Amino acid sequence: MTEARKPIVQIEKLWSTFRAAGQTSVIHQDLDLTIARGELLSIVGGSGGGKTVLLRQMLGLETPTRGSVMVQGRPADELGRAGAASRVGMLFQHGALFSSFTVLENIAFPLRELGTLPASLVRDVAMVKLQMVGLEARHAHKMPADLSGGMVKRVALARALVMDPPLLLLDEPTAGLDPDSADGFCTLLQSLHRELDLTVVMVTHDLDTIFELSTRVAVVADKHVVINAPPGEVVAFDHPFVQDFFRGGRGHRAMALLQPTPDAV
Ligand SMILES: Nc1ncnc2c1ncn2[C@@H]1O[C@H](COP(=O)(O)OP(=O)(O)OP(=O)(O)O)[C@@H](O)[C@H]1O
Repeated sequence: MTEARKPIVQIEKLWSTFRAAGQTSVIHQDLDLTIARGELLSIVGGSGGGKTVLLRQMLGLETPTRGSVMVQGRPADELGRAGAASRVGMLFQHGALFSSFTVLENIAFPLRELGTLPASLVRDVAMVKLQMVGLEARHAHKMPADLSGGMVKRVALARALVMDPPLLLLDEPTAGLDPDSADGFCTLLQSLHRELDLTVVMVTHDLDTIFELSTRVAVVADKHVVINAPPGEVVAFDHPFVQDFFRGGRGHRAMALLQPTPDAV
């Protein structure tokens, strides 16, 4: 298999268990998930179903109880935090910026930590990333407290991409944004996915985001991935969670995005 066709993420027979208050809870049981390069995959599932844990395992922050989580052909937890930013960029749901750093210092942080590049180059790279996420240079020296919610997300995205990772993980990227900011953020993600040849894996409950962006959708239910397929196939899948999630009132509105418009026919 050529490098380009190898999956970027391969999760096999994954078990995740946690022990709390004398009880063991099984979150994932024999979960398999393969993600090909270039996909924009949305992961959906019920609350507490282990979607964030899955992202943390891909990032190498958590080690599976059993089974394997491979990213670019290597165990995800092999590098842990150190060096992970060049392989995987992560936008955490509550990924606050460092409040005492400027926008530019926040974006530059992973590169500065690496300590291999001169300060002037680090600044230049951070400035390029700032513009890449649609923010003007005049915002570079602002403090996070002076930014809107949408701008904070964009700065966090620039920081996640500062080392040009081939894989970007996003946990609820549009949560807490007003509809216009959420739309703008989706458009940005779509163009970065295309232009940077990124593989994007996103956990979201937002049906508009799912249908606008996803090339595939993976549904986590019953402790494993019950389907991983293009959105049109997923909505037709006969599973109680899937039917409930996609076929409710909100689902019908969002599914209209899958239908061709009269002009397009
Ligand atoms: N380090 C941990 N120790 C103990 N329990 C944990 C730990 N991390 C996660 N859990 C538990 O694992 C379960 C899955 O959590 P996770 O945050 O991945 O769910 P989720 O699918 O992302 O949910 P939501 O959609 O509500 O954000 C939860 O019950 C959570 O409390």
